[in-house]
Amino acid sequence: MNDWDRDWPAPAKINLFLHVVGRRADGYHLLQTVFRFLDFGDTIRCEPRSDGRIALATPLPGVPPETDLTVRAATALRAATGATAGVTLHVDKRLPMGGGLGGGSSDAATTLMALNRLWRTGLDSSALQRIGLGLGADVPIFVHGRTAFAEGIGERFTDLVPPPAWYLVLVPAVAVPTLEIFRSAQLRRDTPAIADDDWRPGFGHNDLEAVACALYPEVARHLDWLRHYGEARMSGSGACCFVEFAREPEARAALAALPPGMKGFVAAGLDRHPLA
Ligand SMILES: C[C@@](CO)(OP(=O)(O)O)[C@H](O)COP(=O)(O)OP(=O)(O)OC[C@H]1O[C@@H](n2ccc(N)nc2=O)[C@H](O)[C@@H]1O
Ligand SMILES: Nc1ncnc2c1ncn2[C@@H]1O[C@H](COP(=O)(O)OP(=O)(O)O)[C@@H](O)[C@H]1O
Repeated sequence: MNDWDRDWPAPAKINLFLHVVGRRADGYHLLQTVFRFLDFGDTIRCEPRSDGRIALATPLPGVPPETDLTVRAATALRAATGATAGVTLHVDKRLPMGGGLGGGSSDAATTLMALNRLWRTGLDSSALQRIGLGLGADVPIFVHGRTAFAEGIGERFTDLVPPPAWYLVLVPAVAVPTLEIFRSAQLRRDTPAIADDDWRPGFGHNDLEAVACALYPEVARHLDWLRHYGEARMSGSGACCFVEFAREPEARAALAALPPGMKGFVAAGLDRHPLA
């Protein structure tokens, strides 16, 4: 199949733990986290166009097309390389917005990787990661493409391979703006840093969880329900929460027991991005 005809995967990520260990002079928070990809996500199709425009066939509610992270990624790639080709982007959106699953960031990363191949702009992974960081702190991990312990604002990676696992991910019916959580006066910003090789499965907590639960009681309600099955965590700045299972049938049984009014999905943890 021609690369122009294919669907390009943009998987979700979860943060297996997320500690805020400090703050930079510019206000950005210094984090320690483990990013893991899930075999669940959006897909993107790129359609060539001859008029040199970057267009979006699938605008999202409340997001002006020129601010959509896919359009911004295509625009940034052209600016960095001098490419002049046009494209129409089609995004099949399955990931919730403001969900803490990195949906917009993953769409941006996949757009960068897909167009870098389709336009033959020849940038390497670190150049694409630098462009990605300009679009959002979560974009570089998707370009990096391997499960990793991350530091800085989430752009310095040490690869690791956690044991195989399945996740029940709950999607509360609220969108949590990342900025609202990071600017909260209640946020703890002083968790002691660990060494990159000190992480073990199950280690840590999510420092953003308490703030998100206080502002969005639906997040707390979903976490409480998940705690019947194990150590439940929120991903990123929320709203999505997850619990880990060693095997798929247990995860599916828990999903089947979800009460009316709660939504979720089951996904396997991946060690690599499908495009890596
Ligand atoms: C919290 C995390 C954890 O993986 O994920 P999400 O829940 O958003 O998926 C990320 O750090 C989010 O990354 P991303 O969603 O790309 O955030 P950005 O657009 O870069 O930042 C939104 C705003 O949050 C604040 N911000 C973001 C990242 C960071 N390390 N410190 C911050 O203080 C900044 O004020 C910034 O303006
Ligand atoms: N392609 C996109 N997909 C999702 N959100 C987008 C996209 N482009 C821009 N956005 C904006 O980015 C915000 C955060 O999106 P998203 O990455 O899905 O959240 P989170 O990182 O919390 O999971 C959305 O609320 C939306 O306003």
